[in-house]
This record gives sequence, structure tokens and C-alpha cells, in this order.
Amino acid sequence: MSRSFGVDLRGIIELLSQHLYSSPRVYIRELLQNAMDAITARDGGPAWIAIEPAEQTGDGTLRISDSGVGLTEDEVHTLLSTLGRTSKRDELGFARQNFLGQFGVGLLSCFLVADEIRLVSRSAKGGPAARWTADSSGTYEVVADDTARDEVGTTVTLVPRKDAEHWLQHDMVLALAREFGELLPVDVLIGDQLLTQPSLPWTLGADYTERMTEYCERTFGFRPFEILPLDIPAAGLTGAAFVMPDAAYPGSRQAHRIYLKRMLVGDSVEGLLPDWAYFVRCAVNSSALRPTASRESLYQDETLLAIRDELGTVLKDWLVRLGATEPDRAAALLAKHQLGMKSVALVDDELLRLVEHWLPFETTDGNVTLRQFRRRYNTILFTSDVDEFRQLAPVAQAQGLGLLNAGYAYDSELMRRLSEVDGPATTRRVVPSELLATMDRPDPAIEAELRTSLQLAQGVLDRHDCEAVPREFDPVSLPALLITDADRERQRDTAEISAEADPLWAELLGQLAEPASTASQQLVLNTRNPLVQRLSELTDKKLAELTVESLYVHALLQSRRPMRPKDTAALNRSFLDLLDRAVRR
Ligand SMILES: Nc1ncnc2c1ncn2[C@@H]1O[C@H](COP(=O)(O)OP(=O)(O)OP(=O)(O)O)[C@@H](O)[C@H]1O
Repeated sequence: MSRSFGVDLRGIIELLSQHLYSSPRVYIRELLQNAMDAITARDGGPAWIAIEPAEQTGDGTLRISDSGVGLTEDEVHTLLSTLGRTSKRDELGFARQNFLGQFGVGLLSCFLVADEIRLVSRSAKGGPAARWTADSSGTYEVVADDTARDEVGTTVTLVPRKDAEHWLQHDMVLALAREFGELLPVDVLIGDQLLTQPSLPWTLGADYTERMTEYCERTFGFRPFEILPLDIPAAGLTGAAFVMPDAAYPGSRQAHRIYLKRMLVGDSVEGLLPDWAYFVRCAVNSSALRPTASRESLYQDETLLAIRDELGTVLKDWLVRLGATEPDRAAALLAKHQLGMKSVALVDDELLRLVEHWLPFETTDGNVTLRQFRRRYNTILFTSDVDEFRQLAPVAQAQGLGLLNAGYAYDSELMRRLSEVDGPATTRRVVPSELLATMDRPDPAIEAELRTSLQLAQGVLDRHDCEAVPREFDPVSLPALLITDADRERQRDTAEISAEADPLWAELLGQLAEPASTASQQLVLNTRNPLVQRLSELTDKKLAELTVESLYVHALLQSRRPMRPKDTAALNRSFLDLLDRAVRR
């Protein structure tokens, strides 16, 4: 036998009224929305909503009246007695286009501030006026009372909950009603004060820029770098996009001010723009987007996706146009919003060109754009690590080799993307050892002499898994350069771990690592450097060891790589030994 679920009414009312909405402030929005929908349903005739806060009613209650279509006694029974029942869906259950409401629960939000809701209505369809009274425990009463109201329309009265009286007072009600309803296309009044304004703030016309600058400052708290009018007729969307003047974090929350059918959803609504456009804020009104049941965010449907794409295109087109017509402004903007721009350039070739043209990169030729660098060197040789760049740049520069620092976020991916788009020879990651190829070999006699002293220090080199390579290079002041192959380094670390690990791990790790055939580091000794020249004259094994270890540690420090305990020990040892020798003399 099938049975129906039982429902604890009090629990459901509490759930919907207390937990669906994030704050009691939304009660005004739901009342305005119902009044607005009733006026829409009346289709012609007077169109006003009047709010009387507690000071005006004189008995602590709040009254809101509308000139809408009203409800018959029967409708009051069916629509207001069943949670989730609404007049705003068609027979198939689809939300009707013109209405703001659709779920049949909005009125419950009044229980956030009220113990009792009273509704008096006269329907445009005729019949006597009806009274409905409900309390928060879930009981209600309906009576036909033809004297209750003369005109067609509805009045809702809220009797405040204890401690919620302030929500019904004038200043609060004024602020809330203005915030949610100031763009509604009907007259909303509090006493004699008209709250609504006839046109949307972003309507084009006289003083557009000043108006919108002021609007942006008031709404989002910044003076916009640029204001872009938005108009997507297919989505019934109009509004404005404001480009932020200063950098924001790519992960920062998007906060857009969104109106649906001219009723505010919120001013920190997310998801309207693609993620990359994190430096743009929008204020829009749309008739096609849908709210979630709490009406505090947007429902993620295909319409939202289509609008997001479309708005993304509008912004991109503007960026490309700016690059072509106002290069200096484009460069200034790009410099501020580098990260977002770079991230989108990875998936968008037009933006890739913009980034290539305008964004400065750190190189051995100073700060230059990718375009300038390409013109000079054809192939962009880059490091994908900032420290590696710092280490290699002076040597590369001295060899006349152009090197670009692609060590910051998205840079290496951008290099890869450029090669995909313009051909494999466009960019290439420098292999540190290829710098060796640009260096001259020293005179064989000098090399032989140096190698003899190096043999004395072979133990030190072995200890650091390091091979000494004599070369002639600039700058002369640099005695040694440590070149590390990252892959080999990883293998070496793995080997070290496996030596200490238990047999099972050692076997597993061993499978990951390829056998390390040669040393993982190369200490390139500069035979032009006076210290290295003196090293080749040494015959004292201890001194040769001390010198080589000092040169190694110095080169390691120069490379700014993290020091391992072994390296720190070497640093201490060589420093103290040198000190000892100096003091002894
Ligand atoms: N001021 C009013 N004038 C006429 N009918 C009203 C009024 N207020 C409420 N109603 C009727 O009561 C029904 C329920 O209202 P309620 O606010 O709970 O839900 P809704 O507006 O239909 O949907 P939502 O939960 O999305 O707001 C409405 O569908 C409407 O038919």
C-alpha cells in the first residue's frame, strides 16, 4: 500500500523562512515582488505599491498595498493554503515569463519578521473581498468579507515578532525597499515619498560617463578605468561593465550587481562573467536569467552560460580594440591585470597577440615585450624558473645570448602556446647545459694544468655529485657557474631517499628512477677568473679541496637554490677552514 509523506508544518515553515534566506531583510523584497506580479497579472489599470511602515500604521504593524489583480476567496484557499503552490507557473509547471515569483514560498519569508500575516484582497475577476490570516505555527483562516476592501488589489499586514519590530520601522523599510525595488517599473511609495526611478541607471544619453562613473563609485567603490555599455537583446539584458583600475586577485570573488526583471537579486552575485574577467564588475538587468529559490544567486542554466560567453566576447573585443587604438592605455591596463590577461591569452589567440605586443617581460635586454624580443632573437630562449634566470642571465648576457624569464605564473605555458601558434622554433626552454656550448674551451695547456689540481679535489667533487668543467667565459668576475639538470637532480634525490628507505620503498623508487650515469651537476670553472687561475697552480691537496669546495658552495649560493643539510655543512666547513688558514698566517 502506498502512503503519502507526513509533513510537520511548523518544521517546514521554519526551514523555508529561517534557512532559505540569508537575512530577514528579504521579506520586503518578497512582498514587493508579489505586489509587482499582481500588477503585471492585472495587465493595465493603475500600477502602484504603497508601503506604510510601523510609524505610519501607528500599531507597530507594516502594511503594503498594491493595485494588482487581487485574489478571489477560492484563490486565497488554493494559493495561500498550500506551500509551494503558485499562480506564476503554467499548466506544465514552467515559470511564466513575466513574473518575478515562481516557487510559491516567498510569502513565508515574512515569518522571519512577523508572527502573523494578514492579507485582504479584492479580485479583478469580481466576487466579494476576502480576508486571510496566518500565523507562524502553520494555521490560517479565510473569510469572505465584502466590507474589507473596496478597490481591486491586495493589502498585506505584518504583525511583528518579538525583537523584530525594527525591521518594520520607517528608515529600515525605506532603505530595503529602495535597495530591492528602486528600478521597478511601477510607482513604489512610502508615505508621499516615491522610491522608484523611471529609467535604468545605465540608459545611454546625456552625461553617460559622469553618471556611470558616479554609479560605479557608489556601487562598487572604485573609479572605473573604463565603462562599457552592455546590451544583449536576445537575453533581454542591459547594463554596464566597469573595468577595475587596480589589480585584483584572479581568485577574488566576482561581485556583480544583478537585477532580474528590474528587481535586485544582489550586489555580490557571482558567475556572470568568465573567470578570467575577474577585474571587471557589472551592473545588469535581465529578463531571461533565473534566480535560485532564495533569489540570492543565479541559477546555473544554459541561458547563464550563453550570456557569460557573450559578455566575455564583448570584453575581449574591447581589449583588442583598445590595443589597436590606444596602445598606451592598453599597456597600462595589461600591466595591472597581467595574471588574468595571461591566463586568458592561453586559450584565446587574440589576447595572446595583445599580451605579445604590450606586456613587458624580464630579459637579458631589460624589460621588453615578447614582440620586441622576438624581433631581436627570432627564437625566444627562456627559463621557466626565476632563480634559474637569475643565475644564467649574467652569463648568457656576456655570451650575447638573449634569455627571457618565463618563471612567473602562466609564462611557460604562454611560451608553449606561442610555439603552437607560430611554429616550434618560436620559443625554446633553455637547457642550462646548452650555455656550455656557447663557451669557449680554454687553451689545452691551461686546461691540463687545471685538471691536475682538480684531481687533487676529486673527493670533494664526488661528494657533491659534481663534475668540474673548465671553460672560458664572461663575466671574468664570476669564478664558477653551477649547472644543474633538474631531471637528473630528481633522480639523485630519489636515489638518496631509496638508500635510506626500507627495501620495499627502495625497490619502488628504484623503478621510478633511471640509472644516474653521470654527475647531476656541472661546476663550470671560468679559466679567465684569477682565482680559478690560481687554483690550477695549487699542489697542496688540502688547499685544492678547500678551494674547490668553496667555489662549489659559492656557485650554489649564486644559483639561489635551496640548501640541503649536506650543502650547509659544506658551507660551514669551507668557511671555517678558510678562516682558520687566514688566522694562522
Ligand atoms: N499581493 C498579492 N496579490 C495577488 N496575489 C498574491 C499576492 N501575494 C501573493 N499572492 C498569491 O500567492 C501566491 C503565493 O505567493 P508566494 O510569495 O508564497 O509565492 P510566489 O510569489 O508564487 O513564488 P516565489 O516563492 O518565487 O516568490 C502567489 O503565487 C500569488 O498567486
